[in-house]
Amino acid sequence: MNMDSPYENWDPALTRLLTSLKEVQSGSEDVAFLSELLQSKQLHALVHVHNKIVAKGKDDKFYPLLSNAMQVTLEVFEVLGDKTKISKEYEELLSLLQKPHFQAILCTHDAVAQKDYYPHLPDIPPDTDDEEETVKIVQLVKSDEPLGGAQSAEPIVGATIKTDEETGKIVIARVMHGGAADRSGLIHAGDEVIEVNGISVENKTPADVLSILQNSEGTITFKLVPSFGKGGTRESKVRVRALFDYNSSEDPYIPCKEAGLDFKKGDILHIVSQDDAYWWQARREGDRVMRAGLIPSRALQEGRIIHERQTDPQTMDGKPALCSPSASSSDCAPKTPCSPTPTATALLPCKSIPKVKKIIYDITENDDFDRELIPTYEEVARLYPRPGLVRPIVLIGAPGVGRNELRRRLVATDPEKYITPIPYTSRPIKSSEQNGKDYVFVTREKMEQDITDGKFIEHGEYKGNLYGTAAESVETIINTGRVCVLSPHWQALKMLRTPRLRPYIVFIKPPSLERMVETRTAANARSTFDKESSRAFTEEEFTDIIRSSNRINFLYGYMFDEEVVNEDLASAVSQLLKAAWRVQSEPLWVPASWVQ
Ligand SMILES: Nc1ncnc2c1ncn2[C@@H]1O[C@H](COP(=O)(O)OP(=O)(O)OP(=O)(O)O)[C@@H](O)[C@H]1O
Repeated sequence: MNMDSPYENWDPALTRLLTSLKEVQSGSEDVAFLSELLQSKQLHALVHVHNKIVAKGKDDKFYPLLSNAMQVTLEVFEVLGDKTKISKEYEELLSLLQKPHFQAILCTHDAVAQKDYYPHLPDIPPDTDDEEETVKIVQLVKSDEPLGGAQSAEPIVGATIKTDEETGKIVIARVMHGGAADRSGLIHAGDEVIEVNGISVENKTPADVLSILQNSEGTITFKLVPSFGKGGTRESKVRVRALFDYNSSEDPYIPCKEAGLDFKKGDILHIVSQDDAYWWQARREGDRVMRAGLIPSRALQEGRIIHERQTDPQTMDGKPALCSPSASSSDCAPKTPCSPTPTATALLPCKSIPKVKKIIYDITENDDFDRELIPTYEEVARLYPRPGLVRPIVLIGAPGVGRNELRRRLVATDPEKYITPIPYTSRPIKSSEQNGKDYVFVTREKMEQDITDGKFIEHGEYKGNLYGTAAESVETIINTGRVCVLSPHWQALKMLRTPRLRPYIVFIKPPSLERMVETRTAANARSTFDKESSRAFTEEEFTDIIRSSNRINFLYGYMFDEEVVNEDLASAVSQLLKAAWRVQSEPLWVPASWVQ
């Protein structure tokens, strides 16, 4: 190329394209546009970066070590949260990490690591020449992970195999996202395995193939017949909050136990693939492991819960109705799996295993039971803190557990910042009172009408007078940029948990009965069960607090952002202050609809 060329140091491929475009000389607008684009500095810079990545990535070492840098940042936040008072360096790091630009870089890194950039292209129809079969040879380095008697290829190369029901051939059942097979981008679900390390797998069982894999050292060479149209490795972006506990080792239906991902209620899961109707692939948000694991899909889990409710309506704690174990239910096993389907009827032939836990509530308290809710997964997204976004802090708990005491103490730490709305009442004003100070006084008719119109987030009646908190009072506080602190009755939760208010809900839990008696007696606590006289709690009332606390947690636990045990008042308040700090400074998971 001529040294005087304006394209000096430009990408040769782009330069060639530009030169040939000049030869077209059509004068059309499209060609002019394309020519301008090809000469743009930005495009050339991008191509330059791309070439560098490709050059570096040739040795297969250029892949991300983790795909959750943002999560790591949050962990750093947590560690630093306690230490900002100690050193200026900590404070500086914290402010750096909180910068939106820095967080944007980390988010971009994670998106790239999760391959969240592939365009969706239509499947290319196979060139159907029956005589000719395309074969691909793929070499993977065997992972160092212990095999531990595993019955699957998953711990070795990040894929599972099975015998195809129709053809009887060994096929790749599933490629686990982030595993060695997925990172290679060369092995896909449905690919037919012909040879492993030069050994033909014809007439072999998956177990035979696994033993070949287990006995091989170093690299493993697969000869595969590719399946067409199944090569997409794009990860989904969906994050969900798990509303139930899952233990794959107790699940006889999981197609491959070694590939299962265990989680606890409340864990945030990144659903990387929903390709299979019954078994999704997911990673636990915050885990540094790139390889995804199998979890029951929403449909499968709903089917299990419905089936469980039908067979035992009193057990409604969302525990999976697991069926009797079957050795055939495996990706790795040659027989047909006992496929659970999302419909309850299809699950009927299966026998329920004994339940680990059964919670039966007083029938009289079941009146408000949320029967429609099938607790599987709740789609969530991160809500990033920004100026003007102030989330109310809601203290929820059993009556008598200490919500109001904690609210008062939290507000007292900084009355300029934390505000409780002034309640409304229909009772007559006393001469010593000022309207709008302790209460907003309104007529009973007006208050009844407003309650009917849904203008109150909570209300109740005491001695023939109505009391309540108006939604408008909460919104006014939010609009002034201060933190609204509420301690409503737990039945107000559903009205409060809206995209408009976006509350941060803290569940106030009682300590053990023994510790509750000790702490309350020492503090001369007054029973809230007796409005007529001031007296101590009875032992029965303490038991009642624990019982109703379990029930509230059981019914609404999925809505709680955090739990605080109200044992020692000072440490409970300090936990609340930390929570308040997190709410104003950290991106937190909220229902996805709150972010759109
Ligand atoms: N951790 C604690 N240690 C000792 N006493 C406590 C503690 N928490 C609350 N108390 C006392 O227990 C009593 C009841 O607390 P509080 O009024 O806050 O309960 P509540 O949850 O608001 O109940 P209700 O909704 O029925 O009014 C009060 O006398 C309070 O000072």
